[in-house]
Amino acid sequence: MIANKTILSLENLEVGYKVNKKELSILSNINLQLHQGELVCFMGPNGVGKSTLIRTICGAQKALSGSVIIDSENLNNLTANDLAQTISVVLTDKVSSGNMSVKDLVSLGRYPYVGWNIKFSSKDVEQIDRAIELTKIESLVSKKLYELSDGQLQKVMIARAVCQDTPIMILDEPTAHLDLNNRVEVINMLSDLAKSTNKAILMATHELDLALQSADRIWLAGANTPIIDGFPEDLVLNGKIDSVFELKGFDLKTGRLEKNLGTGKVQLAGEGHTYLWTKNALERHGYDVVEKAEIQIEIKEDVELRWHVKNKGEHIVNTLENLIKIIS
Ligand SMILES: Nc1ncnc2c1ncn2[C@@H]1O[C@H](COP(=O)(O)OP(=O)(O)OP(=O)(O)O)[C@@H](O)[C@H]1O
Repeated sequence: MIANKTILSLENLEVGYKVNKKELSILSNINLQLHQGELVCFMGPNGVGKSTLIRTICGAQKALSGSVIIDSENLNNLTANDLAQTISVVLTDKVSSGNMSVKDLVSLGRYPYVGWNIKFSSKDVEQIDRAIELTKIESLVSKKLYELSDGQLQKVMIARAVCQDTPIMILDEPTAHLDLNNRVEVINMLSDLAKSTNKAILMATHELDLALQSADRIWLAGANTPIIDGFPEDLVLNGKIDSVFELKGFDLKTGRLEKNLGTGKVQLAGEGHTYLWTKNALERHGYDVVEKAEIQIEIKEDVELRWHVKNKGEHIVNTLENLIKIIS
Protein backbone atom coordinates (compact mmCIF):
# COMPACT_ATOMS: atom_id res chain seq x y z
CA MET A 1 0.00 0.00 0.00
CA ILE A 2 1.35 3.47 -0.82
CA ALA A 3 0.66 6.01 1.92
CA ASN A 4 -0.95 9.26 0.80
CA LYS A 5 -2.21 11.88 3.26
CA THR A 6 0.43 14.61 3.50
CA ILE A 7 1.16 15.58 7.09
CA LEU A 8 4.29 17.69 6.56
CA SER A 9 5.23 19.90 3.62
CA LEU A 10 8.50 21.71 3.05
CA GLU A 11 7.96 24.57 0.62
CA ASN A 12 10.89 26.37 -1.03
CA LEU A 13 12.71 25.84 2.23
CA GLU A 14 16.26 27.02 2.77
CA VAL A 15 18.06 25.97 5.94
CA GLY A 16 21.35 27.08 7.44
CA TYR A 17 22.90 29.42 9.96
CA LYS A 18 23.60 33.07 10.60
CA VAL A 19 27.33 33.50 11.11
CA ASN A 20 28.64 37.03 11.87
CA LYS A 21 25.28 38.44 10.69
CA LYS A 22 25.72 36.70 7.31
CA GLU A 23 23.51 33.86 6.13
CA LEU A 24 25.25 30.53 5.61
CA SER A 25 22.96 28.45 3.41
CA ILE A 26 23.38 24.70 3.91
CA LEU A 27 20.43 23.21 1.93
CA SER A 28 18.07 25.12 -0.34
CA ASN A 29 15.26 24.56 -2.86
CA ILE A 30 13.72 21.98 -0.55
CA ASN A 31 10.26 20.94 -1.72
CA LEU A 32 9.27 17.70 -0.04
CA GLN A 33 6.31 16.01 1.58
CA LEU A 34 6.02 13.49 4.37
CA HIS A 35 2.95 11.25 4.34
CA GLN A 36 1.11 9.39 7.08
CA GLY A 37 2.04 5.74 7.56
CA GLU A 38 5.49 5.94 5.96
CA LEU A 39 9.05 5.57 7.17
CA VAL A 40 11.38 7.92 5.33
CA CYS A 41 15.15 7.59 5.66
CA PHE A 42 17.02 10.85 5.14
CA MET A 43 20.46 10.08 3.79
CA GLY A 44 23.52 11.86 2.52
CA PRO A 45 27.23 12.22 3.18
CA ASN A 46 28.63 13.70 6.41
CA GLY A 47 28.12 17.44 6.75
CA VAL A 48 25.55 17.74 3.95
CA GLY A 49 22.94 19.23 6.30
CA LYS A 50 20.70 16.41 7.56
CA SER A 51 20.75 17.52 11.21
CA THR A 52 20.31 21.16 10.16
CA LEU A 53 17.12 20.31 8.24
CA ILE A 54 15.82 18.08 11.02
CA ARG A 55 16.35 20.80 13.62
CA THR A 56 14.54 23.27 11.36
CA ILE A 57 11.55 20.97 10.85
CA CYS A 58 11.11 20.47 14.58
CA GLY A 59 11.38 24.17 15.35
CA ALA A 60 14.76 24.03 17.12
CA GLN A 61 16.22 26.53 14.63
CA LYS A 62 14.71 29.05 12.24
CA ALA A 63 14.54 28.51 8.48
CA LEU A 64 16.53 31.00 6.37
CA SER A 65 13.55 31.19 3.99
CA GLY A 66 10.50 29.20 2.86
CA SER A 67 8.00 27.32 5.01
CA VAL A 68 7.47 24.20 7.06
CA ILE A 69 3.76 23.34 6.88
CA ILE A 70 2.43 20.84 9.40
CA ASP A 71 -1.06 19.53 8.70
CA SER A 72 -1.92 22.76 6.75
CA GLU A 73 -0.54 25.06 9.48
CA ASN A 74 2.71 27.00 9.27
CA LEU A 75 5.19 25.81 11.90
CA ASN A 76 5.73 29.43 13.01
CA ASN A 77 2.04 29.72 14.04
CA LEU A 78 2.06 26.67 16.32
CA THR A 79 2.43 27.07 20.09
CA ALA A 80 5.11 25.02 21.84
CA ASN A 81 2.39 22.72 23.18
CA ASP A 82 0.73 22.26 19.76
CA LEU A 83 4.11 21.37 18.34
CA ALA A 84 4.83 18.89 21.16
CA GLN A 85 1.52 17.16 20.41
CA THR A 86 2.41 16.96 16.71
CA ILE A 87 6.12 16.15 16.44
CA SER A 88 8.23 13.97 18.71
CA VAL A 89 11.96 14.20 18.28
CA VAL A 90 14.98 12.06 19.09
CA LEU A 91 18.15 14.06 18.61
CA THR A 92 21.73 13.01 19.18
CA ASP A 93 22.33 15.40 22.11
CA LYS A 94 23.29 13.83 25.43
CA VAL A 95 20.72 13.86 28.27
CA SER A 96 21.95 15.89 31.21
CA SER A 97 19.71 14.55 34.01
CA GLY A 98 21.40 11.18 34.46
CA ASN A 99 19.91 10.70 37.92
CA MET A 100 16.39 10.32 36.49
CA SER A 101 14.93 6.80 36.16
CA VAL A 102 14.17 5.26 32.77
CA LYS A 103 10.45 5.19 33.56
CA ASP A 104 10.49 8.90 34.50
CA LEU A 105 12.23 9.77 31.23
CA VAL A 106 9.73 7.77 29.15
CA SER A 107 6.89 9.43 31.11
CA LEU A 108 8.19 12.87 30.04
CA GLY A 109 6.63 11.99 26.69
CA ARG A 110 3.19 12.61 28.28
CA TYR A 111 3.93 16.17 29.48
CA PRO A 112 2.31 17.90 26.47
CA TYR A 113 -0.98 16.24 27.54
CA VAL A 114 -1.06 16.72 31.32
CA GLY A 115 -2.44 19.81 33.03
CA TRP A 116 -0.69 22.17 35.48
CA ASN A 117 -1.09 19.62 38.31
CA ILE A 118 0.94 17.02 36.32
CA LYS A 119 -1.48 14.20 36.99
CA PHE A 120 -1.32 11.24 34.62
CA SER A 121 -4.67 9.93 33.37
CA SER A 122 -5.25 6.22 32.75
CA LYS A 123 -4.62 6.93 29.03
CA ASP A 124 -1.23 8.46 29.91
CA VAL A 125 -0.30 5.41 32.00
CA GLU A 126 -1.43 3.13 29.17
CA GLN A 127 0.73 5.04 26.66
CA ILE A 128 3.77 4.87 28.95
CA ASP A 129 3.40 1.08 29.31
CA ARG A 130 2.78 0.67 25.57
CA ALA A 131 5.89 2.66 24.65
CA ILE A 132 8.00 0.56 27.04
CA GLU A 133 6.58 -2.64 25.54
CA LEU A 134 6.93 -1.55 21.90
CA THR A 135 10.56 -0.56 22.34
CA LYS A 136 11.29 -3.68 24.44
CA ILE A 137 12.91 -1.84 27.35
CA GLU A 138 10.96 -3.58 30.16
CA SER A 139 14.16 -4.80 31.80
CA LEU A 140 15.50 -1.23 32.05
CA VAL A 141 12.55 0.65 33.56
CA SER A 142 13.81 0.92 37.14
CA LYS A 143 17.40 1.80 36.19
CA LYS A 144 18.82 5.32 36.41
CA LEU A 145 19.93 6.93 33.15
CA TYR A 146 23.57 7.03 34.28
CA GLU A 147 23.47 3.22 34.56
CA LEU A 148 22.66 2.74 30.86
CA SER A 149 24.95 2.00 27.95
CA ASP A 150 24.77 4.40 24.97
CA GLY A 151 22.71 1.85 23.02
CA GLN A 152 20.25 1.31 25.90
CA LEU A 153 19.90 5.08 26.35
CA GLN A 154 19.15 5.40 22.64
CA LYS A 155 16.26 2.92 22.93
CA VAL A 156 14.94 4.76 26.00
CA MET A 157 14.98 8.07 24.09
CA ILE A 158 12.99 6.39 21.30
CA ALA A 159 10.54 5.05 23.92
CA ARG A 160 10.00 8.61 25.19
CA ALA A 161 9.19 9.76 21.65
CA VAL A 162 6.81 6.81 21.11
CA CYS A 163 5.14 7.68 24.44
CA GLN A 164 4.55 11.24 23.18
CA ASP A 165 2.27 9.60 20.59
CA THR A 166 2.47 12.27 17.88
CA PRO A 167 1.46 11.92 14.21
CA ILE A 168 5.05 12.82 13.20
CA MET A 169 8.23 11.31 14.65
CA ILE A 170 11.65 12.64 13.70
CA LEU A 171 14.88 10.92 14.65
CA ASP A 172 18.49 11.89 14.01
CA GLU A 173 20.66 8.78 13.59
CA PRO A 174 18.67 6.64 16.06
CA THR A 175 20.82 3.56 15.42
CA ALA A 176 24.18 5.29 15.92
CA HIS A 177 25.19 3.44 19.10
CA LEU A 178 23.40 0.17 18.49
CA ASP A 179 24.82 -3.28 17.71
CA LEU A 180 23.63 -5.18 14.63
CA ASN A 181 20.65 -6.91 16.31
CA ASN A 182 19.44 -3.70 17.92
CA ARG A 183 19.90 -1.72 14.67
CA VAL A 184 17.70 -4.16 12.81
CA GLU A 185 15.23 -4.29 15.71
CA VAL A 186 14.93 -0.47 15.93
CA ILE A 187 14.47 0.00 12.18
CA ASN A 188 11.89 -2.80 12.02
CA MET A 189 10.12 -1.33 15.05
CA LEU A 190 9.95 2.12 13.40
CA SER A 191 8.75 0.62 10.13
CA ASP A 192 6.01 -1.40 11.95
CA LEU A 193 5.07 1.65 14.04
CA ALA A 194 4.57 3.76 10.91
CA LYS A 195 2.26 1.10 9.48
CA SER A 196 0.33 0.14 12.63
CA THR A 197 -0.25 3.67 13.96
CA ASN A 198 -0.24 5.60 10.66
CA LYS A 199 2.56 7.85 11.93
CA ALA A 200 4.91 9.61 9.55
CA ILE A 201 8.47 8.81 10.62
CA LEU A 202 11.51 10.62 9.30
CA MET A 203 14.95 9.42 10.35
CA ALA A 204 18.38 10.63 9.34
CA THR A 205 20.68 7.66 8.97
CA HIS A 206 23.90 6.43 7.39
CA GLU A 207 22.66 2.80 7.31
CA LEU A 208 22.33 2.35 3.55
CA ASP A 209 21.75 -1.40 3.74
CA LEU A 210 18.95 -1.15 6.31
CA ALA A 211 17.39 1.86 4.60
CA LEU A 212 17.27 0.03 1.28
CA GLN A 213 15.44 -2.85 2.95
CA SER A 214 13.05 -1.00 5.25
CA ALA A 215 12.38 2.58 4.17
CA ASP A 216 9.21 3.41 2.24
CA ARG A 217 11.05 6.35 0.70
CA ILE A 218 14.49 7.88 0.83
CA TRP A 219 15.29 11.59 0.88
CA LEU A 220 18.74 11.84 -0.61
CA ALA A 221 20.85 14.95 -0.02
CA GLY A 222 23.95 15.56 -2.10
CA ALA A 223 26.25 18.56 -2.30
CA ASN A 224 24.89 21.42 -4.46
CA THR A 225 21.75 19.55 -5.63
CA PRO A 226 18.17 19.71 -4.36
CA ILE A 227 17.21 16.80 -2.11
CA ILE A 228 15.92 13.88 -4.19
CA ASP A 229 12.90 11.89 -2.95
CA GLY A 230 12.01 8.42 -4.19
CA PHE A 231 11.50 4.71 -3.61
CA PRO A 232 14.79 3.18 -2.39
CA GLU A 233 14.87 0.76 -5.32
CA ASP A 234 14.29 3.54 -7.89
CA LEU A 235 17.18 5.54 -6.46
CA VAL A 236 19.43 2.49 -6.80
CA LEU A 237 18.33 1.70 -10.35
CA ASN A 238 18.55 5.30 -11.62
CA GLY A 239 22.07 5.68 -10.20
CA LYS A 240 21.21 8.54 -7.79
CA ILE A 241 22.47 6.70 -4.70
CA ASP A 242 25.70 5.90 -6.50
CA SER A 243 26.18 9.49 -7.65
CA VAL A 244 25.55 11.00 -4.19
CA PHE A 245 27.70 8.58 -2.21
CA GLU A 246 30.24 7.79 -4.97
CA LEU A 247 30.23 4.28 -3.58
CA LYS A 248 33.53 2.53 -3.53
CA GLY A 249 33.50 -1.25 -3.12
CA PHE A 250 29.71 -1.62 -2.70
CA ASP A 251 27.87 -3.42 -5.48
CA LEU A 252 24.43 -1.82 -5.79
CA LYS A 253 23.22 -4.60 -8.10
CA THR A 254 23.53 -7.16 -5.32
CA GLY A 255 23.54 -4.84 -2.29
CA ARG A 256 26.88 -6.39 -1.24
CA LEU A 257 30.54 -5.47 -1.12
CA GLU A 258 32.20 -5.73 -4.52
CA LYS A 259 34.83 -8.45 -4.71
CA ASN A 260 37.86 -8.56 -6.91
CA LEU A 261 37.39 -11.93 -8.64
CA GLY A 262 40.76 -12.45 -10.29
CA THR A 263 42.11 -15.60 -8.62
CA GLY A 264 40.37 -18.28 -10.74
CA LYS A 265 37.10 -20.01 -11.50
CA VAL A 266 35.39 -22.74 -9.48
CA GLN A 267 32.28 -24.86 -9.93
CA LEU A 268 30.17 -25.22 -6.77
CA ALA A 269 27.39 -27.74 -6.11
CA GLY A 270 25.21 -27.35 -3.03
CA GLU A 271 22.22 -25.49 -1.74
CA GLY A 272 20.76 -23.21 0.92
CA HIS A 273 22.73 -21.09 3.33
CA THR A 274 25.76 -23.45 3.20
CA TYR A 275 26.04 -22.73 -0.52
CA LEU A 276 25.79 -18.97 0.07
CA TRP A 277 28.47 -18.90 2.80
CA THR A 278 30.77 -21.14 0.72
CA LYS A 279 30.34 -18.79 -2.24
CA ASN A 280 31.03 -15.85 0.06
CA ALA A 281 34.32 -17.38 1.28
CA LEU A 282 35.36 -18.28 -2.29
CA GLU A 283 34.57 -14.80 -3.64
CA ARG A 284 36.31 -13.15 -0.71
CA HIS A 285 39.43 -15.01 -1.84
CA GLY A 286 38.98 -13.90 -5.44
CA TYR A 287 37.34 -17.03 -6.90
CA ASP A 288 34.56 -16.57 -9.44
CA VAL A 289 31.82 -19.19 -8.95
CA VAL A 290 30.72 -20.32 -12.44
CA GLU A 291 28.68 -23.15 -14.03
CA LYS A 292 31.63 -25.15 -15.39
CA ALA A 293 35.22 -25.03 -14.18
CA GLU A 294 38.16 -27.32 -13.69
CA ILE A 295 38.03 -26.96 -9.92
CA GLN A 296 34.81 -28.61 -8.73
CA ILE A 297 33.51 -28.39 -5.18
CA GLU A 298 30.58 -30.37 -3.88
CA ILE A 299 28.98 -29.60 -0.51
CA LYS A 300 28.03 -32.74 1.46
CA GLU A 301 25.65 -32.28 4.37
CA ASP A 302 24.62 -35.87 5.25
CA VAL A 303 26.36 -36.91 8.48
CA GLU A 304 28.49 -33.84 8.96
CA LEU A 305 29.26 -30.79 6.86
CA ARG A 306 32.11 -31.44 4.36
CA TRP A 307 33.41 -30.02 1.12
CA HIS A 308 34.49 -32.52 -1.55
CA VAL A 309 37.10 -31.01 -3.91
CA LYS A 310 37.79 -32.56 -7.30
CA ASN A 311 40.95 -31.23 -8.84
CA LYS A 312 44.60 -32.22 -8.54
CA GLY A 313 43.33 -35.46 -6.95
CA GLU A 314 40.41 -35.62 -4.53
CA HIS A 315 40.17 -34.00 -1.10
CA ILE A 316 37.57 -33.82 1.62
CA VAL A 317 37.76 -30.95 4.09
CA ASN A 318 35.54 -29.95 7.01
CA THR A 319 36.13 -26.19 7.21
CA LEU A 320 36.03 -23.40 4.65
CA GLU A 321 39.49 -22.34 5.82
CA ASN A 322 40.87 -25.75 4.75
CA LEU A 323 38.90 -25.60 1.50
CA ILE A 324 40.58 -22.34 0.53
CA LYS A 325 44.03 -23.78 1.46
CA ILE A 326 43.44 -26.89 -0.73
CA ILE A 327 42.40 -25.00 -3.85
CA SER A 328 44.98 -22.20 -3.60
N1 LIG B 1 25.93 26.08 14.62
C1 LIG B 1 26.47 26.05 13.39
N2 LIG B 1 26.91 27.18 12.81
C2 LIG B 1 27.45 27.19 11.59
N3 LIG B 1 27.57 26.08 10.80
C3 LIG B 1 27.13 24.92 11.32
C4 LIG B 1 26.57 24.85 12.64
N4 LIG B 1 26.23 23.55 12.88
C5 LIG B 1 26.57 22.86 11.77
N5 LIG B 1 27.11 23.68 10.84
C6 LIG B 1 27.57 23.30 9.49
O1 LIG B 1 26.45 22.90 8.73
C7 LIG B 1 26.81 21.85 7.83
C8 LIG B 1 25.82 20.71 7.96
O2 LIG B 1 25.94 20.11 9.23
P1 LIG B 1 24.93 18.98 9.71
O3 LIG B 1 25.31 18.63 11.11
O4 LIG B 1 23.55 19.43 9.45
O5 LIG B 1 25.31 17.81 8.69
P2 LIG B 1 24.84 16.27 8.69
O6 LIG B 1 24.43 15.94 7.30
O7 LIG B 1 23.85 16.04 9.78
O8 LIG B 1 26.23 15.57 9.03
P3 LIG B 1 26.55 14.14 9.71
O9 LIG B 1 26.14 13.07 8.75
O10 LIG B 1 28.04 14.20 9.85
O11 LIG B 1 25.83 14.10 11.03
C9 LIG B 1 28.24 21.46 8.17
O12 LIG B 1 29.09 22.06 7.21
C10 LIG B 1 28.47 22.07 9.52
O13 LIG B 1 29.81 22.47 9.69
